[in-house]
Amino acid sequence: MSAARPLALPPPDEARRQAALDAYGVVDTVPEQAYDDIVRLAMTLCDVPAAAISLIDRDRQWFKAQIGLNLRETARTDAICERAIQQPDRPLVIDDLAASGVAGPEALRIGGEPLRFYAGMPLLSPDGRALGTVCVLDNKPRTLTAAQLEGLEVLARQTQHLLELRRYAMEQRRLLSEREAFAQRLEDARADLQRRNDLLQHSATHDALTGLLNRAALAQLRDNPEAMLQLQQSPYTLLLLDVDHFKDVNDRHGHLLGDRALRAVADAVAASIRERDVAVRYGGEEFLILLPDTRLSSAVQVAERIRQRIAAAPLPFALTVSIGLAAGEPTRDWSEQVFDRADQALYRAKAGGRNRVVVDDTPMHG
Ligand SMILES: Nc1nc2c(ncn2[C@@H]2O[C@H](COP(=O)(O)OP(=O)(O)OP(=O)(O)O)[C@@H](O)[C@H]2O)c(=O)[nH]1
Repeated sequence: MSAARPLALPPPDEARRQAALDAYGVVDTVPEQAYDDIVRLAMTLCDVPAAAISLIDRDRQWFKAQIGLNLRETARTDAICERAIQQPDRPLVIDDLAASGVAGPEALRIGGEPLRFYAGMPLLSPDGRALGTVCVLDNKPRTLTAAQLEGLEVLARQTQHLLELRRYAMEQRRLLSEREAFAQRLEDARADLQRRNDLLQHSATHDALTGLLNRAALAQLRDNPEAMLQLQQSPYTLLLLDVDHFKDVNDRHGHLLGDRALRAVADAVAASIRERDVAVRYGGEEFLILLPDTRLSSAVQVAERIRQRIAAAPLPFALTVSIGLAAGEPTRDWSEQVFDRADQALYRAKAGGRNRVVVDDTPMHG
């Protein structure tokens, strides 16, 4: 008996047969009760000491389930099941291997003895590709009855159902994960769009140089009655800040340092106000700061803090600002009147020598 002698040539169209087997993803999986049960039934039905579900995988036969055998797999060249799958439409039955001159795998033993009897019922994919067999084996010659052969055929069909169920479950899992991946991509795209939208919204309402709100944001705020009501619920103060001699800064030190000076002003403002205060770069070197729920006395302290912070800013030249303040009352419209009064105070700060905070002192009526 030569173990290396092929029992039969691989079936024609082997690549498709192998692909059909691969589609089940069953080779090299762990033992499963359902397949073990089929093998046990085959053994009982045929009254033999060994049975297996054998799958022909590339250059080997691998047992998905087996009882009574000493191996989990054999070389394909040794597999009698290889011969069985050459005739997929009927079982291969060899009552006595010794008498028929067919050699089984040499290392395969049943109860310590070599194989003598073999009956294998081919397992087929739905398109007729032979995947392997449900087979029964013995170390003695024997003959199966027609009923036993019929039973073996039923068990092969049940095994095919199990394999189909497995493939269906795999397909469902694949579809599910595809759906999840698609949903994830959709969510990513939505989040990306939201991010871009936020960015767009941010750049539309913020000054690129200083990061403070811009004039468009101020216009949006003034057009939003709810937000305005919120800001004007209690006494508030409006500050107008203008950098002193900024034209000179630009002329002497250049625009780049001029920009740096504007950023230093914005930083000083941002560092001096609360979260709910509103700071706007109103013009080139003009800033508007609205302090809700803040009376003049406290607002003056804020303005002083800003002025001093700017004077102490780490710049290669001295930078000062002038600030005008005006108080707003909840009952009155802030926009024009308060703005004008803050502007007049700012004018007086400039006229008074700059680098100072001036409070509007016009009487509040009319
Ligand atoms: N570097 C820089 N300069 C700006 C920017 N926006 C406006 N400016 C400059 O700011 C200067 C403002 O000058 P003016 O309005 O004459 O006022 P000023 O020189 O600050 O004088 P006073 O306000 O009277 O103290 C102009 O030279 C503008 O070119 C900016 O974004 N960057």
